[in-house]
Amino acid sequence: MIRAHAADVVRTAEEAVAAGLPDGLATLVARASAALARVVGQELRDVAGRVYGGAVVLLVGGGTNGGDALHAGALLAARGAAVTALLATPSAHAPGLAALRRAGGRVLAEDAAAGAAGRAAVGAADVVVDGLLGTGGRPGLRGTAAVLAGAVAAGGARVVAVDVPSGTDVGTGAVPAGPVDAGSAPCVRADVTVALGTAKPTLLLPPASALAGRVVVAGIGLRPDDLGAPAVERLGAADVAARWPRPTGTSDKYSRGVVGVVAGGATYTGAAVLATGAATRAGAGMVRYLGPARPTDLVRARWPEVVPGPGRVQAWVLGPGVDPDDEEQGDHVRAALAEDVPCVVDAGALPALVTALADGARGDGPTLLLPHAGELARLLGQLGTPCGRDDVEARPLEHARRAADATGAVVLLKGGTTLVVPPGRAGAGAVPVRSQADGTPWLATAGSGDVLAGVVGVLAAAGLDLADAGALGTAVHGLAGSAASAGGPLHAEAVVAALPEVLTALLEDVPTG
Ligand SMILES: NC(=O)C1=CN([C@@H]2O[C@H](COP(=O)(O)OP(=O)(O)OC[C@H]3O[C@@H](n4cnc5c(N)ncnc54)[C@H](O)[C@@H]3O)[C@@H](O)[C@H]2O)[C@@H](O)CC1
Ligand SMILES: Nc1ncnc2c1ncn2[C@@H]1O[C@H](COP(=O)(O)OP(=O)(O)O)[C@@H](O)[C@H]1O
Ligand SMILES: [K+]
Repeated sequence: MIRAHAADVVRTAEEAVAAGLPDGLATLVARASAALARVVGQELRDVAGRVYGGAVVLLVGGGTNGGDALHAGALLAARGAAVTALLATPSAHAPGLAALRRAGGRVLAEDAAAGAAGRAAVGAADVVVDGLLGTGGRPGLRGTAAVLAGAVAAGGARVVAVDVPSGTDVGTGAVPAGPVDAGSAPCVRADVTVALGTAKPTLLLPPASALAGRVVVAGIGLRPDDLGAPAVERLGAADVAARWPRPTGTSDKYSRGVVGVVAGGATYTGAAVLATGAATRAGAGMVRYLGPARPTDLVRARWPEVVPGPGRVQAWVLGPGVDPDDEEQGDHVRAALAEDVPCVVDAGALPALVTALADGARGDGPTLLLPHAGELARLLGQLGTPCGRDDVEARPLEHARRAADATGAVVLLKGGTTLVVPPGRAGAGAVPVRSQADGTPWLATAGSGDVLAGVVGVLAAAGLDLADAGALGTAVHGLAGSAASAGGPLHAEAVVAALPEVLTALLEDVPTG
């Protein structure tokens, strides 16, 4: 599990710990820079074969983030690395500068750093340490910082970011607009980010999360009680396994959960086969399918265990491959939405959900929406706050939250990184935003979302909170996609086929709760 806390929460937690330390914040900076130096040392060994003689360039802003970089540079210089600090501001963290100079490191003041000497140093670096901005940074690099980030983007060095990739919006994960070239860049792209104390939201939230690289969380002694609930979290395999529902000796198919699926139609028959197949392969107690004769016949031929026709269910999956103009399927969707059971609403059923909410025709159960960026933009338009797909992709959390707040539903926004956003603000007792990135870009293929809907439906029918159902389903869908791909193309049916083995491997060796 990676947990991310907002900058102000982290600052308060740092101050609380520092108040009990003789050297206060300086001790936390020392812990942070020691952890940073360890990671940079590993990267140096990887790139240059050893630390001694390796070329390290520090990009240093005016705050404590730059101080962390300078102190880490001092530790590496003491181990024989050739360390050069490039200052992006007229002044930098004084104790850090003194430590680096004492250890034999070189310091280039802002003018030299921004010119040929700085470019040459970046060009010769094995590893660049980004200490331009941390949690005190405003998004968007300017001036010398932007020039240095541009030189790094044009070069070939391994980049280790201190705490966050500088220039990204720490709280929202937004990435400032601007050209990235040798002359300038609005933010840094890192290969590794060393998060100090806890991760920050920008490391888990798209689009900035793509600039963080591998995230290493380094403990600096912050207390969990001071940090409280995270703003964003990412479940790991063990977290998914621990929460995945398992049958017991007294389970039967009904107690495990019956999933009802309204998917496909006379034209789009594949979605019906994929969604019901995913639900059976992900371990539903039973799957019911509602639809016209043709997809019903195809589903029965492919999955004999699926039960056609109406009946009681513990959760509905509505909308994969459903044409919003299909009257027969529209009737099934509306009737299902009116029931007091959890509904997982995808694709063609999203407009019907908005209508049902406006008409007071949604039953009492909780609702989970599964839009991709284009569908979320259309949904927000229907809810009276129109926007484009580009707006959703630039600020996905903001838009998913807007839809969650307007509908009262949990919103699962699909993409390379999928966000699961519950309605209401984060706070005591609130479920954090979840961010999962377990899949492969090969999952961007037709029918892949139909498989996700089936998997999530199983968890909803088993009685999981829908925010958990969304995150767990996304994680397993991603893992099954990776297994089906093995680095090459996949088709949606192969993701269905991979589900049982992926789940078996995941659930192995994890004690039942
Ligand atoms: N406070 C603590 O106890 C600890 C802090 N740590 C480090 O300290 C960082 C936070 O340090 P600071 O609060 O000094 O913040 P930063 O290091 O992010 O720097 C903020 C400074 O940069 C300026 N600035 C902000 N946005 C800018 C922009 N877009 N362009 C140019 N200048 C800009 C601000 O005016 C301010 O002077 C953390 O990210 C972490 O790296 C760690 O050492 C752990 C302990
Ligand atoms: N670049 C990507 N990397 C990883 N997963 C992706 C990527 N793009 C899309 N996906 C995943 O693939 C699925 C696509 O779903 P969707 O867009 O609904 O497709 P369809 O409607 O064709 O089934 C989602 O689960 C999404 O998260
Ligand atoms: K940084």
